[in-house]
Amino acid sequence: MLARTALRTLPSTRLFSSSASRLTKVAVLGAGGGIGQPLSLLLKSDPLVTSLSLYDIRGAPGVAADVSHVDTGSEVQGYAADQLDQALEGVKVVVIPAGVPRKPGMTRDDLFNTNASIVRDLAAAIARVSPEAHILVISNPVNSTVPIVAGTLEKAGVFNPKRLFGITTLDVVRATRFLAGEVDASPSETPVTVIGGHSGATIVPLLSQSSFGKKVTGEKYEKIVHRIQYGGDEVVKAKDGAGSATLSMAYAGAKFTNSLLRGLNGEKGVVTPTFVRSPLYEDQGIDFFSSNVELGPNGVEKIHPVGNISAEEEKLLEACLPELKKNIEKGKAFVA
Ligand SMILES: NC(=O)C1=CN([C@@H]2O[C@H](COP(=O)(O)OP(=O)(O)OC[C@H]3O[C@@H](n4cnc5c(N)ncnc54)[C@H](O)[C@@H]3O)[C@@H](O)[C@H]2O)C=CC1
Ligand SMILES: O=C([O-])CC(=O)C(=O)O
Repeated sequence: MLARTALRTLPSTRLFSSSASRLTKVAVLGAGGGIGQPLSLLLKSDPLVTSLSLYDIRGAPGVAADVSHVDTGSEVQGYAADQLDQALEGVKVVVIPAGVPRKPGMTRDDLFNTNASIVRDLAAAIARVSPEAHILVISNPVNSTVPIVAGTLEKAGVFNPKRLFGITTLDVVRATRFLAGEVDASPSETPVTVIGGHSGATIVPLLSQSSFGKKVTGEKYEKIVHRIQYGGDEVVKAKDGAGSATLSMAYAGAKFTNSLLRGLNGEKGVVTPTFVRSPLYEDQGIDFFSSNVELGPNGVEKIHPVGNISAEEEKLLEACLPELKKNIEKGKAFVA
């Protein structure tokens, strides 16, 4: 009881919050990978996850055996390459970090040729076995893989835009952390809304909407925006050929999953940016966009407008939209 009360009163940058409980089975597809392993561990620690289903084309049973010894309430089952359908049975939420990561010198779009078909095939299996599941896409390029999942579900006649999410939480986590460092405050005081998509110029941080962020101007502003947009490159470079962000991504993925589960459980006011089917720029032919989204019992409850933004942010958005449109169209063309 004490632990529960304590959990509720932690500041908003904490990883987990638990306000209600319901039976929730979560699957991780790509659970043997750099993101999949720590993500599985973090989900095992989330009190809102009651059952974990771990799938990969290699290594998931081993990860499951390991993680299953952690002394939290959830059950864990691992599935081998030929057991995808079993892994998806009865799942409420599917998180997808399957696919190849970048090496130095590559863009996220360079991953398209490999990851597009991986994501399409996993989406086809979800459509067949667990069509009601909420799908959280981590695999890059997110700006294209989310439309691929949507198109695949649409073809199968089971697409529900309220249940498909591109995970842009790492951009929010980075923006929040970098701003806290810049203004010497606690990250709990410096949450930043990040809109657009998830790659370079399509990542648009709205620092003007933060009381701390709007004080950052001039060269410092240019630098922090660049660091938020290209934070992924910083990690790719430092890992020097060994991949891209895995630990911070696992944290971000677990954080978003917990937000979704809280919304599904009926908690009110759970709002976070995520890349969803969105009406905000539909008139410009851009039908997927990340902005603040309220999560609720059906998944997407309400898509918030972008709100007031500065002249600099208007410019960032102008640079974002055409590139985002191209990325979305590339994903759609792949499944057409
Ligand atoms: N959305 C975001 O903010 C971020 C996305 N990413 C992306 O996440 C993806 C995974 O990254 P890492 O975990 O570092 O890569 P990794 O190579 O360490 O792991 C990927 C895993 O996917 C598995 N896999 C491949 N094909 C599969 C299939 N058909 N079904 C199930 N599993 C399959 C592999 O066996 C491997 O275990 C990459 O595309 C990366 O770019 C990475 C960081 C942040
Ligand atoms: O940079 C990458 O390729 C991985 C990623 O999406 C990120 O770290 O934001």
